[in-house]
Amino acid sequence: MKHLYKVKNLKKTFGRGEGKTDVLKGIDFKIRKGEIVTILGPSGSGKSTLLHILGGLDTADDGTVFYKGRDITVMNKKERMLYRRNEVGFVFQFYNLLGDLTAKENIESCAYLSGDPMDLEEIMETLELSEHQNKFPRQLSGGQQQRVAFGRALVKKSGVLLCDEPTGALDYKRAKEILLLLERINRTYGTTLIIVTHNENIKDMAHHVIKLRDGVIAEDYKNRELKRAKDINW
Ligand SMILES: Nc1ncnc2c1ncn2[C@@H]1O[C@H](COP(=O)(O)OP(=O)(O)OP(=O)(O)O)[C@@H](O)[C@H]1O
Repeated sequence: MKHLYKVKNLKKTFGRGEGKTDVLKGIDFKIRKGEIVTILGPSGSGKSTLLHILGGLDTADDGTVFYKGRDITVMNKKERMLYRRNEVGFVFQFYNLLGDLTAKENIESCAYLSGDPMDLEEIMETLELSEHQNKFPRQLSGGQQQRVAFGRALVKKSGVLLCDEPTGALDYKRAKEILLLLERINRTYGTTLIIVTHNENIKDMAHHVIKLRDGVIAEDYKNRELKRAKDINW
């Protein structure tokens, strides 16, 4: 399977009449398995809308989105729910951790979603959470909380991680830690990463860069040489 996603003529409009906004106006692209992809573009250009459709959180008005050869735009609610549950890991800005569960239990509670989850010890180690595993979210730093959120997304062996502004609310040091973590996840597990961001610098560590402008693709290219996450500065 060369391409994980094949998107064709994707369209999405919000509202009607005078309040109508054509957010995606016919978008085409392909994403290969194992790629780090950044989706860039000005505020309001449709980045999050696109990410939500790729993740089965929202539906398209027109066009097709093939994931591993299956068109997710024709799935019914139940099929979409299974697609989200079995295939996609979400890392959005609000970490959605369960306050009454420890770091480890937060991750464990997502493991049951998969018949073949990742080894919990391994994931705690990869995310450098081993020594914090018995702490509750309120006892963790922002960066540690976000690593738990990554753990929740990863433990079910998602084929793809969708990240909406993963460094958005973080200071430089923490944002850098997240970039290192994203790189490690991609290299260790071969996970495809689709990252919506305002941080243009992240594009240098991505295999594939997609830029949206006014609901169409303004640029779509592959980087010949990748920067390592440690060398991304801003
Ligand atoms: N549920 C909704 N109902 C109506 N309009 C919406 C809805 N979701 C998004 N929009 C509109 O669609 C447009 C694109 O929004 P989207 O969040 O996809 O942009 P974005 O590129 O991610 O922006 P930002 O960088 O500011 O997060 C915006 O004009 C937004 O107001």
